Amino acid sequence: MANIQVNKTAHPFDKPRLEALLNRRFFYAPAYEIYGGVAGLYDYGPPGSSLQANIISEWRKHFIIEDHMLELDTTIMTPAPVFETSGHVARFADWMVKDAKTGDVLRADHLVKNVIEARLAGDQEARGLATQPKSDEADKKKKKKADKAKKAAVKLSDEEVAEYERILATLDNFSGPELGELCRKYKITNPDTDNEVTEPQEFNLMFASSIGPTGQHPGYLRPETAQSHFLNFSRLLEFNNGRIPFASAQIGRSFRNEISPRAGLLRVREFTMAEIEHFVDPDDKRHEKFHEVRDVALRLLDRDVQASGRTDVTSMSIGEAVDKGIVANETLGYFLARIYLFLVKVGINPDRLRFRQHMSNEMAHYATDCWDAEIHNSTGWTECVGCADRAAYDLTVHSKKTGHPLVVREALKEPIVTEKEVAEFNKKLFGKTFGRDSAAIQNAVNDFDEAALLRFKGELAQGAATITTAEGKEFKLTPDLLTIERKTLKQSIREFTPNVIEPSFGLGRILYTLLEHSFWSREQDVERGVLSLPAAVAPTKVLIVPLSAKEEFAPLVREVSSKLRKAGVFSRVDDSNTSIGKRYARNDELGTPFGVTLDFASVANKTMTLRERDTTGQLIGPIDEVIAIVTDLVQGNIDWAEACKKLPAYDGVQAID
Ligand SMILES: Nc1ncnc2c1ncn2[C@@H]1O[C@H](COP(=O)(O)OP(=O)(O)OP(=O)(O)O)[C@@H](O)[C@H]1O
Repeated sequence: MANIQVNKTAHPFDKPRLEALLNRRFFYAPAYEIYGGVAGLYDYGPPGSSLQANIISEWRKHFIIEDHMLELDTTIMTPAPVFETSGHVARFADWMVKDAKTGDVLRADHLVKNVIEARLAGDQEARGLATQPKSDEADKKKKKKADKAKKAAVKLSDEEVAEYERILATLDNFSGPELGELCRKYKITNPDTDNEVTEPQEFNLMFASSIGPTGQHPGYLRPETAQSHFLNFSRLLEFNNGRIPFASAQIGRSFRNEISPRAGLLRVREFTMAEIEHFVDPDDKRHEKFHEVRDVALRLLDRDVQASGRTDVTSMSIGEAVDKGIVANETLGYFLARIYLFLVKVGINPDRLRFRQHMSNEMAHYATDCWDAEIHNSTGWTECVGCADRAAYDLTVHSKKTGHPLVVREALKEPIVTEKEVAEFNKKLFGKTFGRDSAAIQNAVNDFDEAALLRFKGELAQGAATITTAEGKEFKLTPDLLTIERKTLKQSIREFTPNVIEPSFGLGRILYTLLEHSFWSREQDVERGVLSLPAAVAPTKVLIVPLSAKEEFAPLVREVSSKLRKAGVFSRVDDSNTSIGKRYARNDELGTPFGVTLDFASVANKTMTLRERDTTGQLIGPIDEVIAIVTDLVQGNIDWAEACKKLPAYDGVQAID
């Protein structure tokens, strides 16, 4: 029997069991654990590191290679003026409140969300509508939570329920003072102590540091990789032969001093980001490859739906969303579709993926439109990728601050010929007459629009005209100082600041939600979990399992191992002294998609069996043929159903037990 029907939903998702697996198999663990650990810092162990590296490798192929992006690797430590200019020093902050008695710090929006969600759960309980968790050992935690909810069960009025739901749907849109108002109005206290909380205060999330021994050069650990793309814009543009659109990309560490990180990998203080900055003409945000993704259907939650207090998604093709103006332009749409395709490729369940548009207050200070790819998991919907149109904000502010032009100069196909009034100054006389004020006066004349300049020309023709500089000083000008004449001008270069579309990925959030989406237990073996990771990202692709550790197997194991290595397939040998079934089960926990078994028949006939993780189906064939097929499987050239047509089934039930 090659295929066994797989029922991945036989057991409800069991978070404690997944967490135990991830900890036991060292996917990741709290950093500095034997010193007591630090909230929001995690170390990845061998399978976690490989999984992340494989996700990154897929990301590089899917984005950088596919769209010829220019890759960067820039420094983390950043001089303070960069973030002063970008606005992060003033505005990269969250609102926090303190417990009025204990001083415990809580993030204001999270506090409101948790308390309101608990009240709505209590209401469900009081109305007898709450789902009852099963009472077996693994559900203990859930049961405890449900018992707590039962105790706190208070029936709300229909108006209260509607109001609470409206607040939850629009929570990201509340300012700090408005969150404080909510706490007072709805008597929201610290759930751990029942104490009142203080008024929300802003807390800047950047880690401050100083560069060099004098302490005179303040710096910050970057909270995003983006700024270095902007600062290197001129070099990137030159590298790209002066042409846009193009995109730069960078994978690297970022740091945020989160107020109270309590959600595992979902909210940490140090994390790996993958960011793309796509530079585009502000007057033409079409994308030359948009037609390739036009039909990709996305689940969209736009800002109008949220503003009406709802959270229902609309499924629509990205082509339609752009045509209807729901998504602002083709380039933004192209990236939303590409983000979707990437997430699904690495194993995210598309039914638990939606794109939510930011409400106007929620948007970062630099953004003009923003959509988040949110992935559903045991904590609710979590933003895993932000995709923002940052317009020309960053390039403009850095250019203004440094005096370095961050612009594109484009030769016009057809020169633009215009006629206009132009002022020409007698510079020598100007200097003699006005000294240090000369430049300010000339600037004031140059700032005139066409109509004002014509009026000024008229006054001058009368003998003299008065001008006021930006500083408010008045000066009298006479025709010997300047002439104003109508001239024909030919403009053959267009100079402009590009706009930036930025997809920004948090790899830890993707990795964790992927683990949740991949985890399940077999009907017949609840204790052991399976991680159904796609072969492309699984830490190990093929497990080599010799029937016994006997010497006679060694040459064959070496041969298979070396052939797989040559085919570019990462394998591991498990020759431990335990049953083959157990060895497979252990590797199902690590998400290893395929296994090959070498038994006595292999030694005699040069055959081996091939096992697939999810179905546990087994095939048999000559070693070289199996290697070719497993290589195709790992590379995604064929799927298991196709493999089953190429090799005979192997009734391995007795052999593997
Ligand atoms: N503290 C964090 N821990 C893990 N990943 C994070 C964290 N903050 C941001 N990210 C990741 O970086 C991506 C881009 O960052 P962005 O600034 O858009 O996040 P954000 O809107 O500040 O997130 P949040 O509102 O959840 O704090 C996010 O989509 C997320 O995947």
